Amino acid sequence: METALTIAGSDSSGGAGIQADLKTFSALKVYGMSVITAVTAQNTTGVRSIATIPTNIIQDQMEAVLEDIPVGAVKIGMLSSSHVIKTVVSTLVNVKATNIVLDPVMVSKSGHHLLEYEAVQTLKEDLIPIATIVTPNLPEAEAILGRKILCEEDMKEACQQLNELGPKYVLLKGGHLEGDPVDVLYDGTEFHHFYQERILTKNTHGTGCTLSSAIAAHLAKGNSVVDSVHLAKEYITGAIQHSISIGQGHGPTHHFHQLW
Ligand SMILES: Nc1ncnc2c1ncn2[C@@H]1O[C@H](COP(=O)(O)OP(=O)(O)O)[C@@H](O)[C@H]1O
Ligand SMILES: Cc1ncc(COP(=O)(O)O)c(N)n1
Repeated sequence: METALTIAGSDSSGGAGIQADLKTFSALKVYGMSVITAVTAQNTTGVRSIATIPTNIIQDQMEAVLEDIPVGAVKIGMLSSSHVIKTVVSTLVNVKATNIVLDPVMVSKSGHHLLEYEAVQTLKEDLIPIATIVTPNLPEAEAILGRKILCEEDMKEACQQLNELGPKYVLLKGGHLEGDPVDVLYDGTEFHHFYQERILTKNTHGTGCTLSSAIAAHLAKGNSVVDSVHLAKEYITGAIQHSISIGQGHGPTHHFHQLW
């Protein structure tokens, strides 16, 4: 059985974070496991409060899983602080984890900060270099690089600058630009562009979480990074197309893959 581990925050409304990741793993028939880094009280309209889990408990959760069960891929989402990032990095390096998909979560769709501002430097120096693939959206890439990204040409340059930080692949997501979204994948030499007609919906809560965990699930099944991104794009597109209109704000993506 293929396995994947998510290291991320809990979203009480089930649309993003750990809950989106586990639903994605299940829909793609991969056995899912989780390390919870923070508990958020949130719904489709916003985040009310956040409790970060103590780092010794985060480390214990990681070691409990990694010392016992072979992990095919690791997806990393919300990490809250510099201390949490350092704990996660040292534990992953100790066990020589591979297939690391890093979604550098910073701000929720509803505008709430999920990562301390000062932690961006630690993310850049310690975590991005060990990632197999890092999947920032445009505001996250702008925060990491300290520059504006306004068009597809800027996206290609940003991919090159992010690649210099050390990850094997960069997938820069273009959902936040106007018009049809384009995502750009860069492996240090070649670019792949993923064009997709914009689906007209406000239900985009958890799209980044869903995409990164779908990439992890496909890596766990033994696919190459490029194939995993292709397959994950198919999955997220279906999940947005069939997204669920619940709640007053941004509704969640749909994970009952076999029902689409
Ligand atoms: N309205 C949409 N229609 C089709 N694809 C979308 C839409 N919004 C986002 N996507 C895709 O969903 C993924 C995550 O999107 P994005 O909004 O850029 O990141 P995040 O959720 O991290 O903010 C990307 O592959 C993006 O192209
Ligand atoms: C626990 C947690 N992790 C990640 C996100 C980002 O998802 P989104 O950008 O769709 O708000 C979130 N809202 N909550």
